[in-house]
Amino acid sequence: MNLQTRIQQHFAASIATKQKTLDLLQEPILQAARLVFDAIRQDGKILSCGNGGSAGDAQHFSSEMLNRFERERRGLPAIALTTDTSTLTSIANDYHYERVFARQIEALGHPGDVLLAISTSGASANVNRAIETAHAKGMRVVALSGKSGGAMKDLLQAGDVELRVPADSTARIQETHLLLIHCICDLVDQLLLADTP
Ligand SMILES: O=C(CO)[C@@H](O)[C@H](O)[C@H](O)[C@H](O)COP(=O)(O)O
Ligand SMILES: [Zn+2]
Repeated sequence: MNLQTRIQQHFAASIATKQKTLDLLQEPILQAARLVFDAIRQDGKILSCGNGGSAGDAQHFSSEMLNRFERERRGLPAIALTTDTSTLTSIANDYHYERVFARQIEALGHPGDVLLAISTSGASANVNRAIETAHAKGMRVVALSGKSGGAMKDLLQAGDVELRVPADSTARIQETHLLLIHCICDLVDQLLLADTP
């Protein structure tokens, strides 16, 4: 096995996935950023969730909102629902793992807030329950997914934005999700700058 060839294949596949995603999703990426920006401008907040690598992405996003992305600005309201192990373990223990995000949204979500729901397969039940609960709370959803879109794609409603990466490899989808998140952060900063008197 030539390990150097494998490295080259990983890079080539990642670059190709990102190019395909750009070709397919430029307009929905802009819509997602506008949804996030509009929520913030109207004093809403962004809740984010996902499992495994996508939990890391949910936290990556919220930290860039709460602290900052690339330019100096005020901190923006965002909460990753993946970080409080006391809350996560008690909900999973007392109810079901499916409810770990949904129950937090029941408590924290308000109309006008946005849920950033991240799943490479669109099949994670706890993320999909979170989407249903967000809708019940009057929130809109930005869904980062991949593969076939899974059950997640059928839960989305008018006013939500689906960013489905056209790939089947979990790793390639995750790499592209991070790029999408950075695009959204940058566009939100640009929109905020343009909105500042
Ligand atoms: O990071 C990886 C694989 O690259 C894993 O931790 C992965 O995120 C986990 O298997 C997740 O449970 C997958 O969930 P999902 O993306 O299908 O919703
Ligand atoms: Zn991973």
